[in-house]
Amino acid sequence: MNDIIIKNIKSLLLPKKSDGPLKGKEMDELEIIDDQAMIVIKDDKVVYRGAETDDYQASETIDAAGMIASPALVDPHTHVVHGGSREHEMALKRQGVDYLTILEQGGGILNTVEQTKKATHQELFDKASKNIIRMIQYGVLTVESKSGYGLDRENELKQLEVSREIAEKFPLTMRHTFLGPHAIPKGADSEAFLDEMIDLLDEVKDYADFADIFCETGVFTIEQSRKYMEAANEKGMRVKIHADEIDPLGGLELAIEQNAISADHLVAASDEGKRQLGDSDTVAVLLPGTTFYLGKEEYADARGMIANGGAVSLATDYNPGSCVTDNLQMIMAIASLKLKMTPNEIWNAVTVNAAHAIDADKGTLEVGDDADIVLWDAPNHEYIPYHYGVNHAHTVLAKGQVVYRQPGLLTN
Ligand SMILES: N=CN[C@@H](CCC(=O)O)C(=O)O
Ligand SMILES: [Zn+2]
Repeated sequence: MNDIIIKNIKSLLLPKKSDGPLKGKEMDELEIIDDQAMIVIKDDKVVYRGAETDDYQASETIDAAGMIASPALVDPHTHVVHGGSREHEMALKRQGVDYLTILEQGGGILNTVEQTKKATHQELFDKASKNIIRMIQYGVLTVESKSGYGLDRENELKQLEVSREIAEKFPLTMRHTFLGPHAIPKGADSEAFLDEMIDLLDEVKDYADFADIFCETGVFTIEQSRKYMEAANEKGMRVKIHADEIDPLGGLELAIEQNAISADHLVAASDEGKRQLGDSDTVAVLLPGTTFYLGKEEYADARGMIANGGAVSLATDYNPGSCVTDNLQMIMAIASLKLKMTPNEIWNAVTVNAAHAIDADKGTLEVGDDADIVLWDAPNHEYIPYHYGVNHAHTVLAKGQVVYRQPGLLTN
């Protein structure tokens, strides 16, 4: 006897499981079982998925009523744990004051650092919980969460501890990233501060899966980023990098040189970096919601990266300053409109490739996989990036348990 059968699925999306991320042309391949598909779940795992058959019995049956089904989504880049908000910067940005100028003047990330330092563990947990609940409702069951608004031992660890508590209390899988070198604290010497963050790596290794750095003009240089990544690699931590977001510094090439699990942003990545991406297993995590929110014209060159045989993923980058959305479905729409990615590429980018970007065995629905499944109230998989700005997730199952079902209208 099995636990659950989900039957009457109109289209079942099956991203390909493989040892590494899907690269280049492979990103446009997506197996879809059309008409009368079903999924059988036992003990949290998928035991069958494919055409409907009478071979299985279960204590509970869910009628998908012609909805589409996919693995739950994976958001591989967020700053979900932080204090406060920065809506006052929105008007400044519209007046033409740019992101790095606000940071240079002590605002931006440094403003959130002040608010995060003031917040208690409980306040940070309560605030992040609201976003996490929304992410789950929107079909996301694996989330990466970065520190980086503490910039000192106590407050970086506080953020990572909150992130770990979220993983315990909510039905989702988390990956935790130490982003100590996210900005230079007011009045600090950047080299001395970087050394302090490097010294912290031994301790944060027990709290974090990855070490990340913001490599950008006025923040950390390529040389400083290399020093940090080399130190993290030596200590056995996989590295990530916020690279080439605004200025073309060669962050993508550095990520590949340091065998980074992902290089994130990449709006200004060089042609040479994009060429090298195709020969590497580093995943390009693109964050088009950030380009959209910062009001920039130039988006990351997803087409060029895929044409060079690279692996591309997508994330919200949810944070209080440069991308204030926790809706990954919205990012799927922006990826279609601005990155010109195909629907198949987009689905692979928010499932299997996103999982590879954070070393999570998620984003596929093979026999033996965790039964993290979303039923989408949509006629086909192309519909979700097309009808943008709303939630299409109807039912979300985390390890075989229904954790969300879209409510109807309340009427008498
Ligand atoms: N660019 C650096 N860090 C974040 C933004 C942080 C903030 O503005 O608070 C990002 O990924 O976009
Ligand atoms: Zn970020």
